[in-house]
Amino acid sequence: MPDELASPRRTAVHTGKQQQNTQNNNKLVLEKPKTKMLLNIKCAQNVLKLNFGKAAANLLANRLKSGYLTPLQQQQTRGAGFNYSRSSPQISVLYSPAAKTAAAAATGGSSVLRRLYGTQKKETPAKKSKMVVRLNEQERAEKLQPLLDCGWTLVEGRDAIFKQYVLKDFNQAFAFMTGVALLAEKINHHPEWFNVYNKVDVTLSTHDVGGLSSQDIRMANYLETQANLLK
Ligand SMILES: C[C@H](O)[C@H](O)[C@H]1CNC2=NC(N)=NC(=O)C2=N1
Repeated sequence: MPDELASPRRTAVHTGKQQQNTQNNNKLVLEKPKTKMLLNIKCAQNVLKLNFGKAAANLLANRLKSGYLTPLQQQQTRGAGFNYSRSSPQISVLYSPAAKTAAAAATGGSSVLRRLYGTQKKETPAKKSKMVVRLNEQERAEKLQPLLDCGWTLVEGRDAIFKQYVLKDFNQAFAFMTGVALLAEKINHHPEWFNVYNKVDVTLSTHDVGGLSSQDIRMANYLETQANLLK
């Protein structure tokens, strides 16, 4: 949580707790008096999403991030209390009913922004999450063997693989883990790992299927890539 949001006044407003707002015909009616709060882009998008819908929020936040708004939109968003300078990655949002109305006008509903920027949002069909199953013999020969050839080992008594990465120092080890953590969250597949100073012990297995799956192969290959980048 950025420091500037730490103070109780802003924290309450920042978290946008439902008790401050009452749903009224799907409109968000703010009960709190005007309160100024600083949001980073991500928070601003969440706030905007809550008020103006995801597409408009993303488009407006992206435009604010890129610093490009049409003069009309600059005027509208300023009216909404959006003050954005490209130097600092924060938008100050005047959080009030008037601001909400003006900001809604600024987003004009995402169709206006889409028309302006020609980005017709195509509804992408929801990606079916691929069923994760254990690797078969052929996959083990084709995909697991290369990993075993570069230092991964099979874990005794488990259908899992292990490798110890030795990095330059703790910072590099932590950077390594941070990069992997981002992928883990993205693909919803998490390593079992242990870090002491510059060493990172990694064990991979897919708990949901009780053994190795394509997710582990993907994660292992990513770990190899990340480690090689840091060499
Ligand atoms: C509920 C959640 O999606 C599942 O628990 C995910 C999370 N991350 C995971 N990580 C790993 N390594 N194996 C899993 O089966 C797994 N499942």
